[in-house]
Amino acid sequence: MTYDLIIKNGNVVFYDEVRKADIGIKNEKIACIADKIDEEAAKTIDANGQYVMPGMIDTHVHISEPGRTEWEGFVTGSQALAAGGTTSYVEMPLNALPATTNKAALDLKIEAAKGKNYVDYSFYGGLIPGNIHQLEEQAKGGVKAFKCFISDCGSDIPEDFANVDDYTLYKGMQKLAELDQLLCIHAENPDITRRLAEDKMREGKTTGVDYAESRPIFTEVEAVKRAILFAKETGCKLHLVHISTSEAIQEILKAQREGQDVTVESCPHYFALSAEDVDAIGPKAKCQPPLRKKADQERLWDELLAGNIGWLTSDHSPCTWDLKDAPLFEAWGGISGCQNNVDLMFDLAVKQRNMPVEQFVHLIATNPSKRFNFPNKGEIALGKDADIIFVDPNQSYTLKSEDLYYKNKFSAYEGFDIGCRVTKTILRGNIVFDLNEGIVGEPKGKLMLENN
Ligand SMILES: NC(=O)N[C@H]1NC(=O)NC1=O
Ligand SMILES: [Zn+2]
Ligand SMILES: [Zn+2]
Repeated sequence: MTYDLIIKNGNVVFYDEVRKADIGIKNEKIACIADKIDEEAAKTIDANGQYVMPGMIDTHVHISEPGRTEWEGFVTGSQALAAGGTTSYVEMPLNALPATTNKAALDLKIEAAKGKNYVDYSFYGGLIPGNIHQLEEQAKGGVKAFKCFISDCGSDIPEDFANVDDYTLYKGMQKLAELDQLLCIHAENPDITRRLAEDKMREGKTTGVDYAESRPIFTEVEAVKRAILFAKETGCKLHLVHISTSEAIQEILKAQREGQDVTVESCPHYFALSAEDVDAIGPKAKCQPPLRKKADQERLWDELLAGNIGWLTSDHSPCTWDLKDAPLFEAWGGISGCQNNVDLMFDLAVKQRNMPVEQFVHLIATNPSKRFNFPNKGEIALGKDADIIFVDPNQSYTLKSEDLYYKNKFSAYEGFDIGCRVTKTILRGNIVFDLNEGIVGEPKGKLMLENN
C-alpha cells in the first residue's frame, strides 16, 4: 500500500502502553501500526523523541459567534485549539447571540461556523426556563448533549441564556431522559453566591481569596447533590462540568458506586492556578466556580491522580479586554485557556506529578470520546481517524501573548514557563499546526452532528 502519511519513530501512546511504533495513514484513517513501516508514502514525518498521542477532545468551549464575534470567533478559536493540540471540540450553547436554545438558533450557529474551523466541531443544545418543548427539535438537529445552569450564568439580556429553576430542571431532565440525551450542568447555588458576593463588596473585601470565599465549596456541593438527586429521580444521564472541589467529586463517586449514570470533568485552571494567585494575575484569572485555595487544590490533585475525574476541558470562556479591565468582583468571569490544555497539564501532571502518559491520554481524549459518542476518535488504534498530536517533553517555553491565536490575545497563563511543547497537530491525516510554520492550510474541520 502507498500511504498518504507515515509517522516514524515516535513514542506512541496507546490505550494501555507507550511503545515506539510507526503509524501509516490512508484516507484520513490510521491504516497501519507496526514496529517499522517501510512502504511508500506521499509524506513521512520523523517523530523521534516525541510522544505521539490522540488529539485532545475539548468538550467545553465557548465560541461567541454569531452575535458576539468580537469576543471569539470560529476561525481564531479553532486555530488556538489546533495550536494547543486539540482536534475536536463541543461548543457551548451560550455567549453567542442568540443562545442555542432552539432549532432556529442551532441552524444559525451551524451556518456561522461553516468553513471556518481548523479542527472538527460539534454543538450543545440548551435547557432554559420555557424551552422544554424545544428540546426535541435540538436533539433531532444533531446536538451532542445539552447544557443548563443551576448557577447564575452572568447575563440579564433576554436573548442570552438563563439559569434553570428547580421545576425546569426536573421537567427538563424528564424530557431529556425520554430523548436519551446527556445533560451537562454548571452546578453552584446562585442565591447564596450572589448574596455573599454583595456582602464582600459592601465590606470592601475584594481579593482573590475573598472571591473564592464568596462562592464557598459547599455551594458547589449542594448544587451537585441536587443535580444527582433530580437525575436519579428522572433517569436522566448527567455530566457535571468544571468541578473545582474534592468534596463535589466525592458526591459524584458515591452516585457512581450506587449505579447512577453520572460523569465529571475539571479544567486545567483549577490545577495550574489558585485563589492566592489571583491578585497578582488580576481578573484574567477570574472564573466560576472560583479558583480554590492552595490546600483545597491539593485535594483536587489527589482526585485527578487517583482517576476520580473523567476528563479535562478548557471551559474556554473568552471576552474583550474591556470586560476584564475592571475590579475583580465586576469583571467577566471566564478564562481563555483552550490553547493551553495539553502542554500545561502534561507538564504539571505527567512531568511534575508522575501521572502515567496513558492515563493523561484517557483524560484528554479517550474518556470524552466515549461519553460524547465520537466512535472514530479518542485513541491511536487501527481504523480510527488520524487525529494525532506530537508532544515534545524536552522543549520548554515561556507563554507570551503573541503566541496566542485567540481573538483577544490575553491569558491567565501569560509568563508561565511550560515544560513541554505541542509541536504538531494532525487532523484526519492533514497537518493543521506545526510549531515552525504555525497554522497550516485552510480550515478543514468537519461538523459532527449526532444522528437522531
Ligand atoms: N458564560 C460563561 O462562559 N461562563 C463560564 N465562565 C466561567 O468561568 N464559568 C462559566 O460557566
Ligand atoms: Zn459553567
Ligand atoms: Zn463554560
